[in-house]
Amino acid sequence: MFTLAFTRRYSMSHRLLSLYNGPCGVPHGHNELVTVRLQARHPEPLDGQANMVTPFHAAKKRWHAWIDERVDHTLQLSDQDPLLTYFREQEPSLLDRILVTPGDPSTEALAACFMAKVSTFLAEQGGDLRCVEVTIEETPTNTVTFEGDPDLVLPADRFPEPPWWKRPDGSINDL
Ligand SMILES: Nc1nc2c(c(=O)[nH]1)N=C([C@H](O)[C@H](O)COP(=O)(O)OP(=O)(O)OP(=O)(O)O)CN2
Repeated sequence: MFTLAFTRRYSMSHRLLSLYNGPCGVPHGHNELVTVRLQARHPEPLDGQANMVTPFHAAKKRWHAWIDERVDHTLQLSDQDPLLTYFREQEPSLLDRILVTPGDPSTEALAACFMAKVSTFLAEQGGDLRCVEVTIEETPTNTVTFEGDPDLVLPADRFPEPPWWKRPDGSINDL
């Protein structure tokens, strides 16, 4: 079984309300790396010609476009963060650049949302590939890996169905 792994870098900022009295309670930024690991849904032997699961470009193009165009340089907030009220009332033009997670935008929540999102893209591309693991390096010393079903770990009851992470589009929130 082959695994194709693709890594992309993006800048982001967030704050964690659960750590309000510490340094993570104020908005701060990271340059993060996300790696998705993809496998063929129906693995086959190499064909003796191209010898590829699928060309790299075809496998990663849509995902990397979303990371580059929609995730890079976002502010990431909990759906319960009062800063959302500020942006709604004072700077609505920036709402499109705010990625909203159900609860704090921890690296765990982001990894599960990313797993769901990349899976929607792969399904739309025909479903020949599936994502088996998402890894986010938040800092050089902190990394989170997610594998499995994001539905089982993401509390989506405060979001419309389907929430942004389950739609194969550019969305990063449901504001
Ligand atoms: N389980 C989690 N814990 C924490 C998360 C998280 O996403 N999941 N995030 C943070 C903050 O974002 C913080 O900015 C990063 O963590 P921290 O350990 O403070 O990072 P450092 O670079 O300071 O790490 P050191 O190697 O200890 O210097 C906090 N917790």
